[in-house]
Amino acid sequence: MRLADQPLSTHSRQLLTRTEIDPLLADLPAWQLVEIDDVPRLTKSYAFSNFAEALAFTTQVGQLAEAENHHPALLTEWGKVTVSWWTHSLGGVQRNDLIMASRTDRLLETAGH
Ligand SMILES: C[C@H](O)[C@H](O)[C@H]1CNC2=NC(N)=NC(=O)C2=N1
Repeated sequence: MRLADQPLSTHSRQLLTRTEIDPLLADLPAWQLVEIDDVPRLTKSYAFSNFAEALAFTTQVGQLAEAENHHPALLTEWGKVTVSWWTHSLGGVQRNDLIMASRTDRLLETAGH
């Protein structure tokens, strides 16, 4: 089953290692595992035609986050949104972050991108 279709887990919240994450990134095109201030995060930049479209996508991702009470870092620029998922309370990436990354991709598929 695709990551996006899986429910977030409220239990079994454990950090994944790079070795565990790497194969799962096959389902997440252009998502990268990056480390900032010693905290691993999943990051991807999306391209848009202008600022308004970038801002609209930012809001959609924000609504997804509020619905699941799991929140990304969002950087909105002209024609570009950078989304980063990780779990603050654990200090790294768990399966839920991969699911949210996949759902972020799916927002644009349904919009016809
Ligand atoms: C109380 C509430 O569950 C926490 O503050 C949530 C909110 N959203 C969150 N989002 C993310 N990405 N990581 C968290 O640890 C987190 N914690």
